[in-house]
Amino acid sequence: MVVIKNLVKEYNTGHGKVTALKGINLRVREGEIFGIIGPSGAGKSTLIRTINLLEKPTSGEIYINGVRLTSLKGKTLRKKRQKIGMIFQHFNLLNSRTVRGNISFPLEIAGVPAVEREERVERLMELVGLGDRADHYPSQLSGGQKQRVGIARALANNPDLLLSDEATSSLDPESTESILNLLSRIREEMNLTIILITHEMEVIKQICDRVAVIEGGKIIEEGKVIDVFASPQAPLTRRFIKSVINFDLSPRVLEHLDVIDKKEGKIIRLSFVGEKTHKPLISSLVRKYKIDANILYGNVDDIKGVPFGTLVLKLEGDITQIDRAIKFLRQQGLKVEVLTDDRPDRAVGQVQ
Ligand SMILES: Nc1ncnc2c1ncn2[C@@H]1O[C@H](COP(=O)(O)OP(=O)(O)OP(=O)(O)O)[C@@H](O)[C@H]1O
Repeated sequence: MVVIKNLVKEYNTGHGKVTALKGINLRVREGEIFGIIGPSGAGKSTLIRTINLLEKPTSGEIYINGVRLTSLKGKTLRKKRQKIGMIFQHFNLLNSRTVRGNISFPLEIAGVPAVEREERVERLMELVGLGDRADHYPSQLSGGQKQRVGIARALANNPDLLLSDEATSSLDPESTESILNLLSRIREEMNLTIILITHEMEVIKQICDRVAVIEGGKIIEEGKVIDVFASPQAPLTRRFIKSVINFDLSPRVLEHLDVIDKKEGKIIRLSFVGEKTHKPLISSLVRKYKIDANILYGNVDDIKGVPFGTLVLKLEGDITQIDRAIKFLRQQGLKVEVLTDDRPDRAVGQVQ
């Protein structure tokens, strides 16, 4: 649906040139919610603003439904851009207009006749749950309600694509949750494609299908959200995931690590995704290899309905049997990290 090829964006500042995007390549599929996460200054805003050409790329191409946006000009470009909605962190509402007036605004610009306009505005207010706030001004609304107006306004011209620029960053956790639920619902109901940027992994975890991690103007990691959570590759990705899933070893586990005799046992961390969480793997491990397995830590999380778990086990017995047991677990598709092997960073070590 959206294809970004070798996108480069340079800004000329008083202090020289800043390259905000250094050759971005991305493909976003129709109907998916695609998240782009990165730290401050990584290039997220620049990237999302170049997708609808609010920011002109220095080089590279952007295709939307096969149309090369970067080669369009004037009226054709304006028409195409009407099919791309955008929502913002600070809502960008017109304070002198009511809820109804704000939502109506893009329809007025597009030249939609008054009767059709009014009908569409009513429908949009219902869709975002603001039917009873039609005549309120932005100053009379909460942050979450303001963002609902922003969403309704962005949907006014029936876009195929919705761009979200940190849309929940100024909201409290409760409003964030309700806005994310609303975005999920309108994606289903309107078959929208959504690209969102955020610096919060929780947002990615809650609603995105796929995620790209951006750092220093480059995409450093990309994949299905569940895969990236289960097996993050880049240190930055692991740091982001740590903010929602605790990878640190508890003091109890660290104590065991300090005292275990490596000739008689190993401590391992298992990560498992999906239906593997239901299999009685540990008991079959104990029976099959005649070793002891002591659970030191366990946690099961949920990523968009898919269970995702971590288990720290102390395996004791014949060391050859323990190695065979670890091989068996890996053959079952589990990610196994041997914590008793000498590693520079055990706390956030990469899962093998
Ligand atoms: N209009 C501009 N003029 C000059 N430099 C800019 C401009 N906009 C962004 N930059 C620079 O480009 C780089 C990327 O900025 P951008 O705002 O895209 O990052 P970001 O990931 O969205 O950060 P944040 O989360 O803090 O908003 C930064 O070094 C920034 O200083």
